[in-house]
Amino acid sequence: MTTGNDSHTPPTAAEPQLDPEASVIDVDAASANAKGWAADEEEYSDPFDIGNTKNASHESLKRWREAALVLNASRRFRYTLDLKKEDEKEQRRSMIRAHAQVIRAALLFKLAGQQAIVLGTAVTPPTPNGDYGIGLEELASMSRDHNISALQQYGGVKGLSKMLKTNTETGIVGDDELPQRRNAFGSNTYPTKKGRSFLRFLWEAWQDLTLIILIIAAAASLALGIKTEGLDDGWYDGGSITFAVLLVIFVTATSDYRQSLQFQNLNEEKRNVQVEVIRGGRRDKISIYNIVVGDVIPLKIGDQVPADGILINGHSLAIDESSMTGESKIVHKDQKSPFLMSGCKVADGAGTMLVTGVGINTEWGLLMASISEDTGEETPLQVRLNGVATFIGIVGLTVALSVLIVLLTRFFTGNSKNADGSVQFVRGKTSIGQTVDGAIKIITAAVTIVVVAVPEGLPLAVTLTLACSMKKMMADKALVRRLSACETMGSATTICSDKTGTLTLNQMTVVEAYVGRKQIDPPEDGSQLNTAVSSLLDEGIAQNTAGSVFPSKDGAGIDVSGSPTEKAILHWGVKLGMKFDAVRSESIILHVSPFNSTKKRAGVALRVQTDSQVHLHWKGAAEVILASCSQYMDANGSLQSIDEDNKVFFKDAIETMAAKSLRCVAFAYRTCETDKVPTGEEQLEQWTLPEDDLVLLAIVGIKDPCRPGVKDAVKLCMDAGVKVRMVTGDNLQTAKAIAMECGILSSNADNVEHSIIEGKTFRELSDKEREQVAKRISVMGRSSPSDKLLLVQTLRKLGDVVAVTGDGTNDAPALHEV
Ligand SMILES: Nc1ncnc2c1ncn2[C@@H]1O[C@H](COP(=O)(O)OP(=O)(O)OP(=O)(O)O)[C@@H](O)[C@H]1O
Ligand SMILES: [Ca+2]
Repeated sequence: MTTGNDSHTPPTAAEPQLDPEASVIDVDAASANAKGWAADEEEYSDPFDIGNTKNASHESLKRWREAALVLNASRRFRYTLDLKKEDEKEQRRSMIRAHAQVIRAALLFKLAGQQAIVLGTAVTPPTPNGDYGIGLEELASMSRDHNISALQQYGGVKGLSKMLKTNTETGIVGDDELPQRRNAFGSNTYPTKKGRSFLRFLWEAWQDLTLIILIIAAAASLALGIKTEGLDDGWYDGGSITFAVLLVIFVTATSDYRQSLQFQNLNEEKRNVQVEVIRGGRRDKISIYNIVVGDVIPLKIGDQVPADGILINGHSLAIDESSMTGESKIVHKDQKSPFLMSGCKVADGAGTMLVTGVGINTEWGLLMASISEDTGEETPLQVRLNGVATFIGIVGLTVALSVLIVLLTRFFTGNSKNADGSVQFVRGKTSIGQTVDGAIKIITAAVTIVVVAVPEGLPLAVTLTLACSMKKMMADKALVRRLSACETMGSATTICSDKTGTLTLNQMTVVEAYVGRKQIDPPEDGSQLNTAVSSLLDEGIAQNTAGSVFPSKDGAGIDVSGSPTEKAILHWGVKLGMKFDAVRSESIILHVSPFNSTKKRAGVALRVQTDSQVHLHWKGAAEVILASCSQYMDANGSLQSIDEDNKVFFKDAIETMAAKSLRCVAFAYRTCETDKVPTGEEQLEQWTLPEDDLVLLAIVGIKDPCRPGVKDAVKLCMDAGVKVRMVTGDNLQTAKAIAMECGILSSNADNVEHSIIEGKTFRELSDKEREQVAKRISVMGRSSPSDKLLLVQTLRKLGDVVAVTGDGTNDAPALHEV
């Protein structure tokens, strides 16, 4: 047996990056929420302290590690090896990056050479590729090099879309063309590395110190048994040990193998995300694998860029390219830097892109194809138990050896006697046969000690138990990407849950509406509105949205896309009588300020055909919008100022709706003199839309029912001593009402001070106060993503093991922290 030096990095290489005590946790909450791409490999696989017993466990782990390092590094410490694998991944990534740079340099070199030869003919017309005006290699090299001048040569996005026979507005028309595109430019898949075979697992399973000891013991036992008792009876002992060893090897290998298969499936599922695509003017959800070159894809905050592409248009679009470039830098994308790389994440804003590269032709595809996702890491518990097993094995071996030496010495020095008192061994007198028999008896005793002492079943039992619990959790629709998560989750003392989509169904409908001071009942009754109001409202709903309304596939009804909140609002608009396409064609969008969780509002500036002035529409969290309003438009279409009295009225209206657990969204608008609007495209892009002096149009209350069973789940957690806290972006009153509904707050009585807090209040506390308050918080409302993070950090500082659930966009920072 080797000491495994070759298979273990010297600690110095792996340690500075990750705390050796850190376990790697990664739970994608309920799989319903698990947006595969959002929960991507790099995102959440962060170190996680188990409790705060830093030094003690650090020391003990170190000891085990040292012991195991000498004994059997390859199997015992696959866990530590995993750190090395992270390293390898990073190395491979930088290798690919370097590769791309080299190719790029070579290409530039070549191009320079060509240009030197044919001076003046810099424009190399693209070579047609089948039906398309441009070839795969040209597209790929343009994306790879972010070659903006090439893009200009091809006529920008518009020219490129013509070459690719697509439309930047409506996308590809007709499905019959898709195979042809796949032929010409490839499909958005990449070959994944094959998992290890069963034989490989078998081979690994026997390379275990305890098992090796047992195998030797079995051989010795067999030999001794046959020697003393003959072939017929002598094999029993050795045979049964062999059987046990084979059984352990087989069961370990099978369990590991099945786990790896399961993980492969899960990974497959995780990668197969549904993305929105615009085809034939409709927005469809398709599998990421079905994206082809020429597709037009809408992007919004939180999405992962599904393929390489070029920006068609975007508003404050910012991309986090850290997964590709390694630097954590948010890059703004506009017409000057329009190249989007597959695998990066949209950090802010919204936009649409034209796909120019898919699958293996993208850097991401190369990367994914070169990394095999190996999941054979061991959990901290396994590592420790394996350590214990090895340790006990060593002790057993030592004891057996000492016994052997002592007994043999006694035997040969004539100190051991038979039952009748006669000395067993007398030099010169005892025959050779008797001597051998005597020695064999002693050796057999030693072997027995070894067999009894080696706890070969211990690590196996742990593996099986964990595999079992994982299976159970899968049945409960919880996707556990790392086995160690089961364990760490077990020690969680508090859960910070978001509201929307986790505690509630995320199926929203507008159930109450105020236009001016008038409550519209039922909320979809448009006849109660004056045309002036309703046309402004329609304009606001149709243009100030990240969603879209389009005819459904069968042509009979309509389909609505967008976030659940957007969908609810658009549905409401349609029921009020809004004609989406007609309204949208009446005005031109000058600038958009997309919704995000920090601002909690979205705005748009419109040039309207029928008005010389520019219209600005805002919609967002009701009290935020209300605070910037100075007037309101009543249901008859006349403007009224918002005095104290009116302010109280609107605040009351919001509070009443919120108390009924409704999410409140307000709509407001104002006009803006044309000369105040920036002219140049660039200046427009930089424009901060004015948001004072608004005219309130409407306030709606959106219902999002609690998930059935949430109350029981919360109770279960509470009974198990796990504190559940709700951290939401929604209004405090709404949050409180939902918290009551699902049992996080039991009654008004137990609302101790600070158990309900607003994100802003929490943010503004001093560190010390925050620590005092944090433990008491049950509901945090109107929180920004950074508030969620702050709470998690504070709780962890106080020694809690925190689990965070969320749907990924505004919860990402907090999730990341865990
Ligand atoms: N598309 C939208 N346009 C305008 N306002 C919105 C939009 N979506 C949500 N809002 C407003 O922003 C508020 C909070 O949104 P935020 O994204 O921070 O929370 P969430 O993720 O929906 O909730 P949770 O944090 O519980 O998951 C909502 O209460 C609503 O008033
Ligand atoms: Ca959320």
